[in-house]
Amino acid sequence: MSTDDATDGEQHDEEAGRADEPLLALEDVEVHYDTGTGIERYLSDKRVKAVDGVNLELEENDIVVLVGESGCGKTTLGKSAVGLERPTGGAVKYRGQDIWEAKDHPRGADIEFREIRRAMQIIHQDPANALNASRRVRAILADPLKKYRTELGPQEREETIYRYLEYVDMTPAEDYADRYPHQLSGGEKQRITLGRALLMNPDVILADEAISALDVSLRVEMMDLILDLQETFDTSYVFISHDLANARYLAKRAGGRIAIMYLGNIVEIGGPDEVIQNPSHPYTEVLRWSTPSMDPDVAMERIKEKPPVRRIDVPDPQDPPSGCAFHPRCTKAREACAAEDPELYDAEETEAACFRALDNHEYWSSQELEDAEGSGTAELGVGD
Ligand SMILES: Nc1ncnc2c1ncn2[C@@H]1O[C@H](COP(=O)(O)OP(=O)(O)OP(=O)(O)O)[C@@H](O)[C@H]1O
Repeated sequence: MSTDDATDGEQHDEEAGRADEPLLALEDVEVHYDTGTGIERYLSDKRVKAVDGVNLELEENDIVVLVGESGCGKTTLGKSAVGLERPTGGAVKYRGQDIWEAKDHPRGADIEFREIRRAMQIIHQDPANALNASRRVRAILADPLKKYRTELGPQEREETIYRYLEYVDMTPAEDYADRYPHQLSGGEKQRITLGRALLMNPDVILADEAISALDVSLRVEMMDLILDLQETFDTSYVFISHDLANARYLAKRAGGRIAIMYLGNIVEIGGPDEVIQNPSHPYTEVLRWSTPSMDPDVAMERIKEKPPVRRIDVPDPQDPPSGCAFHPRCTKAREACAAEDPELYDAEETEAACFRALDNHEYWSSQELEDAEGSGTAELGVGD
């Protein structure tokens, strides 16, 4: 990081104050969507519980990778975490400041909403949609500087743009600055969106499937670039990935955590080796089982095996099961699982929302659930 860029970071941290508070805290966050239209909304209490009571903290220079099947609420949770989606319940706090309180009651806020917006950025899956096709890279990158770095004159702005293009390995920077998005490859476009996010000197970046659209051969390169720059800029990341192998790579290199989501909740969280090698939640085992193996012998064995689920189908998010939402699919479910919703408990090496993590729980004395029909080869929607 250049001295200028480093100084900016320090200034923002000082402005934000509150050293004793976590950088980001999600407290019992819920995002429930009303479904139906018109009068139906009032007559029906059906709602999609996209996120349903999530607690999560993010420290400075931290990484959490959210993993789970399609529709489990990863994007909704990620957007809530960076202030792009207003929760219908609970709170999201940036350095102790409730984000939505700062928006609704600016006078009482310790940190302005505008400052919070700057501090939280997003990189989308599809960089082509995120970049204005009719503007050159130079103009695209000048926008955030004009908005948030008003002290910079045209010359300094140009130098800053070149410097950030170099950070994201786009050299010669002058050449790339003159291009339009259609003159860039997919990987180059994603580098521009990363550079643009970093220009805001953010504390947190939400990277929503930011590498999924890239060629497999470019994914590791992009992950490495993001992780190198994470060290340079001390940025925290919430990554969203449907791919457990990528999640492991990201979390392991950065010393971060993997959070496994299922139907609106985090069901297991911990270090990458712990979550993947010694999971305590039966759903994490399912994800691990469904991740394709590079080892042909393991792959052949998997084909012969039955998936470790009792049912293949994911329940309707408008009508989630009682108790533990995973219990109808869980091979270890007992009656206690249908009656009560587990919290995250300290498990062997992770935190897991499963009664089996507790030595003294009525789970152990309750009846096993009868086997459900429908076991077979599951299409679980994770992995490539
Ligand atoms: N604006 C909305 N209105 C109603 N339902 C929504 C809305 N946005 C998301 N949902 C629903 O909320 C649930 C969670 O969606 P979300 O996009 O967060 O999941 P996801 O895990 O990111 O999925 P994917 O991996 O497919 O992107 C899904 O059932 C989805 O259909």
